[in-house]
Amino acid sequence: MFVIQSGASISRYRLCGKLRNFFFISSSAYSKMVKQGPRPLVICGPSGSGKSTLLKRLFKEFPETFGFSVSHTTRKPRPGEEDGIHYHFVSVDEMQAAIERNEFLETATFSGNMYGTSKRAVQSVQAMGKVCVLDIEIEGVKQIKNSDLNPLLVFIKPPSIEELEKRLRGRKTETEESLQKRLNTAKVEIEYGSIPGNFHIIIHNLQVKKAYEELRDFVVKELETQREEGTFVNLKRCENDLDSS
Ligand SMILES: Nc1ncnc2c1ncn2[C@@H]1O[C@H](COP(=O)(O)OP(=O)(O)OP(=O)(O)O)[C@@H](O)[C@H]1O
Ligand SMILES: Nc1nc2c(ncn2[C@@H]2O[C@H](COP(=O)(O)O)[C@@H](O)[C@H]2O)c(=O)[nH]1
Repeated sequence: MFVIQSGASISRYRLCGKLRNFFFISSSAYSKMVKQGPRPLVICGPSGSGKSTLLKRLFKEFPETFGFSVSHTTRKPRPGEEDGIHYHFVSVDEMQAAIERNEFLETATFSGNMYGTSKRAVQSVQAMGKVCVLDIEIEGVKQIKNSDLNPLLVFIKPPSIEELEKRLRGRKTETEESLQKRLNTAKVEIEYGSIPGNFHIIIHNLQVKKAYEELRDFVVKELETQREEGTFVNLKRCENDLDSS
């Protein structure tokens, strides 16, 4: 979707390329269209269950389809994480001020840090006509379920708590304290995620390749259905070297 804003004029028109036709539409019509764009994709699962690993593959195979909702967090960046790409890294004061300004669709405290999905994070992906991907924990999922986002809800389930611990330790990103907090929360999350109806699909992440294929097939099928119903979805695949990450 192409977006053109005409500066300060009262009636702002946006040029929108939907179904390869161009229409001039008003802001309110544009908002409606954004709502009618592809459904966002919510990925939830205990810390260490493999959400980022699977999403990395999805973004790699479909480089033009998805856009990541960059959350805010008060946790410190890990080595390799970049501000504005992996998260917006903010202080507690900044986060609280943004909450007071009503900037978030949902917020949660996880393992002693605050996290939140801003309205802007989702809108900026949707304005590009892409499927907005939210990687969030269960308290956030509950809030999103009460919004009008209407997302596809995917739960990533680890084989066991023992295997989760092994994977988290192997990642070498957590202190012992943070690791224990994450493992304690994982039990509650697995319980919630396993209740029928809480998610559209539960993916057991035993082998990455199999889990990825299950995720991809579910998402592609859903997006194809949306496309048949008239929603613009670009499902162009990149065939190169998909197993390498
Ligand atoms: N099926 C799997 N088998 C073995 N190791 C895996 C598997 N899936 C992911 N991992 C590894 O487990 C670790 C945790 O995975 P990942 O970082 O993707 O989890 P996450 O759910 O995104 O965690 P967080 O919520 O903390 O960001 C990583 O080191 C990853 O390489
Ligand atoms: N409710 C929300 N949860 C979020 C958000 N961004 C990330 N998360 C979840 O937090 C945990 C920990 O993430 P980590 O990067 O510190 O390992 C994980 O379950 C994420 O899914 C958010 O905006 N809202």
